[in-house]
Amino acid sequence: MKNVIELKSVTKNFKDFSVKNIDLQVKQGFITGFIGANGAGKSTTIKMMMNLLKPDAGEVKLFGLDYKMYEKAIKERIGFVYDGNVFFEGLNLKDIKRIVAPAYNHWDDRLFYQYVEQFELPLHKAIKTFSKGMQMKASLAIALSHHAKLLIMDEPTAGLDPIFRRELLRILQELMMDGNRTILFSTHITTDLDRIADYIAFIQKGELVFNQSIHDVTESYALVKGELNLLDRDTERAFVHVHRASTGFEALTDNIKKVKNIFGNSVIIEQASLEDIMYYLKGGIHHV
Ligand SMILES: Nc1ncnc2c1ncn2[C@@H]1O[C@H](COP(=O)(O)OP(=O)(O)OP(=O)(O)O)[C@@H](O)[C@H]1O
Repeated sequence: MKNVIELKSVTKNFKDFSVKNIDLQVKQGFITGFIGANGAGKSTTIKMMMNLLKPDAGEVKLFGLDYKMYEKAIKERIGFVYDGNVFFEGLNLKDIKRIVAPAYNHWDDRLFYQYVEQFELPLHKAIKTFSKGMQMKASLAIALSHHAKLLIMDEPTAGLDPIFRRELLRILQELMMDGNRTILFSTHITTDLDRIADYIAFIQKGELVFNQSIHDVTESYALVKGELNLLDRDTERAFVHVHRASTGFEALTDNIKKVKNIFGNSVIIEQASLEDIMYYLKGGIHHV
């Protein structure tokens, strides 16, 4: 399986925050959800993928190419969509197209007008009068009109209402039908990804916690509920995090087999959602 994005030991240091030693491969032909809490380092990592920010250490390759030699060739194949991608606010979509199109060898006017129609976008109204959802669609239409093989989307659903979010997700799913497109999609709204993602990359405090198929993630983690008297220093080792309440405990495990061995039928084991996993791993992975 080919990797469209490859980060090797990528590090970026800011004064109060670092993205540390990220090794991340994004597989061709799939949707990868890039999740993490506010400030976890998603945008910083994406900016390095887009060459908008240079890593202090490590290697960034897209389509097997590095930016030093192949910036134009790489950018030709990427559609970048991010929250607040408002272009030039006073302009309308037709003007924007006129400015953006010449930058791409493979710009396709027919495709552009097809998306404008499909997304029901007005061509002659100033972008600043667009709703947030329309702006996102405009940004997507532009990104798709040069036959981008890779869509990198930074929080595309942020600020969209649930109906619009769902519509966007459906559009993304449809885009994947042709089989050789790849999408990297950052979000902290993990329920979006339950619907469409094939892989989940999870970043936490600047470090990559995992990058696994969504199937493996849901198989690896589980929520465990039981009575407080079941917990002691030994049994707690089966969990990555335990939350105690007066009514009992709820814990996240990454070792379901061990939990079954220790507790048998005395606990309830439930599937953990991505949100559960993000929430319980917020302090990082360390067994209690
Ligand atoms: N240019 C910069 N200079 C200094 N610090 C920065 C810079 N850019 C980002 N940071 C810091 O890096 C941290 C991570 O920010 P980043 O935008 O990558 O997070 P994020 O996961 O995308 O968060 P969110 O979901 O809130 O957008 C934050 O603490 C931010 O303040």
